[in-house]
Amino acid sequence: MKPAFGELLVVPDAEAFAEAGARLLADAAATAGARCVIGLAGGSTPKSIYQRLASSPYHHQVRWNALDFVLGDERFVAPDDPDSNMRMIDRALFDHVEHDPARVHAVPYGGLTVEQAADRYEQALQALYGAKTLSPERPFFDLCFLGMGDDGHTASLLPGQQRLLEERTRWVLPVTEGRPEARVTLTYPVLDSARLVVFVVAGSGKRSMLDGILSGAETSVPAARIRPSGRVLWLVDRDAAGRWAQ
Ligand SMILES: O=C1O[C@H](COP(=O)(O)O)[C@@H](O)[C@H](O)[C@H]1O
Repeated sequence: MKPAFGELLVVPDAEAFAEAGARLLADAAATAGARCVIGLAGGSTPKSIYQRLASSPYHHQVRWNALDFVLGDERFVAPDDPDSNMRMIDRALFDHVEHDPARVHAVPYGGLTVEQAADRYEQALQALYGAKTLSPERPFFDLCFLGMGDDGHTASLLPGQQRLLEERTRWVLPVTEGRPEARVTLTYPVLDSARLVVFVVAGSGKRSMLDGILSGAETSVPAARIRPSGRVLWLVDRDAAGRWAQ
């Protein structure tokens, strides 16, 4: 079966999932030019990939200092809050590899409103890109990992939030409805500016939504609306894949 969009890679178990994700990052880093920007997903699914990257051979094989890392979304909570996406990524990966902290672009927090944090983060990403307008010939991301919630959200683009889903100018927006805590998310224009988007999807709880998106029956949820200038790859474990594992 062929997915409605993108390519599908189904892996048999958790170990193969982590290895495949780590390999994709290592390959993107090895083949990129002087500048390489990696988008990082939060939540729980990519944690095993980050942990794999922090171990042999990736922890010394990847030129961590030469890469820029951009968080796709963040819960607007203190950096040491268990819900912080950056905290999860630090503990799984950056606490264990030699990297340049200035190249890990996290959503600012202290002393800011969520609107100010989104503005500052957007300015930081535009400075990294070197322009305020994205050019189709020069994608922002070399590789962008995205998660998918069982409701079809991706990053913090939430179902039914038209203001977020229809944004075409801003790169970053505050999210003040739909979740108990405020959030900051990248928008479609910047998420779609990618050579490769890798959706990481695992577990039987995601099966029904994933099936809807891959079959083309589900077109309106946020994850189904990602259309990067480059490729989309669905990295999926057998539990999430269901009938797509055949
Ligand atoms: O809230 C979020 O959810 C999605 C999916 O998370 P998961 O725990 O189901 O993998 C995640 O991609 C996003 O970064 C996060 O803020």
